[in-house]
Amino acid sequence: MLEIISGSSVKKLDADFIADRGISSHRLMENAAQAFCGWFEKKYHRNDKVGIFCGHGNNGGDGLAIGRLLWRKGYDIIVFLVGDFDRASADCRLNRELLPDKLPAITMNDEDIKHMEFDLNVVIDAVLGIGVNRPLEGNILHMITKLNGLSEVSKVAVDIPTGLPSDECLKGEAFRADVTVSFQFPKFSLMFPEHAAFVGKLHVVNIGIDRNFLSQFSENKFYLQKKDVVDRHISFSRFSHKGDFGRVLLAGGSYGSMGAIKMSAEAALRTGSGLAACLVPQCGVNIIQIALPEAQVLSAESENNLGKSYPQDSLKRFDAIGVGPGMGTNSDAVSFLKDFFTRYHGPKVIDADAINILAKEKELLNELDENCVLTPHLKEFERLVGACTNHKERLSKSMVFSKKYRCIVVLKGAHTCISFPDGRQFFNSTGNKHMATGGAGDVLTGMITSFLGQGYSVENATLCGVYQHGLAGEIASVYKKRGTIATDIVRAIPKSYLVLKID
Ligand SMILES: NC(=O)C1=CN([C@@H]2O[C@H](COP(=O)(O)OP(=O)(O)OC[C@H]3O[C@@H](n4cnc5c(N)ncnc54)[C@H](O)[C@@H]3O)[C@@H](O)[C@H]2O)[C@@H](O)CC1
Ligand SMILES: Nc1ncnc2c1ncn2[C@@H]1O[C@H](COP(=O)(O)OP(=O)(O)O)[C@@H](O)[C@H]1O
Ligand SMILES: [K+]
Repeated sequence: MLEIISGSSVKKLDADFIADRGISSHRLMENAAQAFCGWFEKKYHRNDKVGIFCGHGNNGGDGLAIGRLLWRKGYDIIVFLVGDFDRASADCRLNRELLPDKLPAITMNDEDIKHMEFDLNVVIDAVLGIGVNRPLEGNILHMITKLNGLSEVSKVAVDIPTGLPSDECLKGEAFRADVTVSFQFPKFSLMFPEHAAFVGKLHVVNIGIDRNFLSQFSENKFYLQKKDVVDRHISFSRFSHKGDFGRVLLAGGSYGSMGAIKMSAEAALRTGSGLAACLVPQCGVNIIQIALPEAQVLSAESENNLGKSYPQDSLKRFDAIGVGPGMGTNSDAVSFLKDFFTRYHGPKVIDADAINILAKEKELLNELDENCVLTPHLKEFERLVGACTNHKERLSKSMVFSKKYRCIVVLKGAHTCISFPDGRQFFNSTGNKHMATGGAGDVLTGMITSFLGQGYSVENATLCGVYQHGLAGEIASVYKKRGTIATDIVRAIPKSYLVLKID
């Protein structure tokens, strides 16, 4: 698993790695530059006019090395030096000396920054990296503001956009990248939604520091990638029958919100459940039977919301239950949830209105079973724990919540964060903005519930569910883009298995 390490530990990590491997720091910088160029060559054409803006630290050193390597490969490169090069780091200095004489390198003073017109197709930002220790000001601020104002230019940040602190929320301005190419692991602050406009798309390149080495610096934060989930899947045999694939129940729905539970159940079936049933109020029975003939339907006695009277004895038939989508929060729904918590202690996913009820009826939190999975989006989470001033605070509160109630918290959004009671946090790498559409969360509930029902451990069900849900969203939106809707994500689940090569 790929560790996410704080910026303050990176210096020590680099130093230890260099000592351990007997290589020079220059070699490591060269590896980083080569890894960047490997990515760059796949994206940009040699006709592009590329400006590389370099500072005087090691990020600038990376930029200078990138300039040299791309120039040698025939790219049209201009290097702009921004910063105090009398104080340049040793590797930055060395890479400046290594610049070929014919490669144009222009030192930028404040007047140049004000007046220079840039004729570029691509801007590479290597002014500051994780060494930033104060808000941008002066020369650098003017340069970054000017670069941010350039239109029709592709903007790429090296390691981290200039100005963005690696582990904190941004104060002031930063480079607004279209793509950030981060070295070895994504820096923590690249996971914060506040920084979306600065990070752009995120790409991580390997610079040769192996995972075992990184794990010595573990801070219990991980970036969840394909290789982390593939082996967590259960294989089924040729003789498997539908019982092996699990029976799951999705409980929720209310008058006007029946689609939510239908989508959860359909997602569970598409994820492979042997049997999916819906528990809905009376008004939902016909709807579900018509909309999803593959699902069984259990009905509560009440007309419009789930209530206290429902087929309670049936609960024990199910290997896992997802509760909450479309359920409503009125008194009937509250009494249903209270009763449900006392009766069902198997694997379960608690989502949407079930979370909203927990937020209103805090004493119910004490009824949460160990290892249940809660899947709040940011607003639902804040209803649960109170307002947060920024994402860093939210992440830390989700860890506290997970430890306190011994449950798994799936804090949804871009880079969904999964917190486990033992202190680990996983940040998802799949998904995109086209998943920000009504019902996408209901699909996730169905998927995690399905994996739980198939016999996955709660850890594996959650990690596989979150990763594959994002993957299905990516597949669904390839052509549909912002026209993607939640049922498209459901329909893309089978293809996500093909991508993962799991049958
Ligand atoms: N393992 C890794 O992750 C590697 C990291 N490398 C690169 O090294 C970078 C870190 O290098 P450094 O530690 O030299 O840090 P930077 O390159 O970010 O620059 C630090 C310098 O900028 C100054 N500075 C900080 N904030 C400033 C501000 N707001 N305005 C003006 N000056 C400011 C500091 O006083 C210091 O002199 C990484 O981001 C990455 O690009 C690579 O070279 C190799 C390996
Ligand atoms: N910008 C984004 N990038 C990646 N995933 C996203 C993004 N926006 C939303 N998602 C995912 O889509 C789902 C939305 O869930 P949620 O907000 O509960 O929707 P709903 O309540 O409508 O079902 C979550 O799993 C979330 O992680
Ligand atoms: K940078």
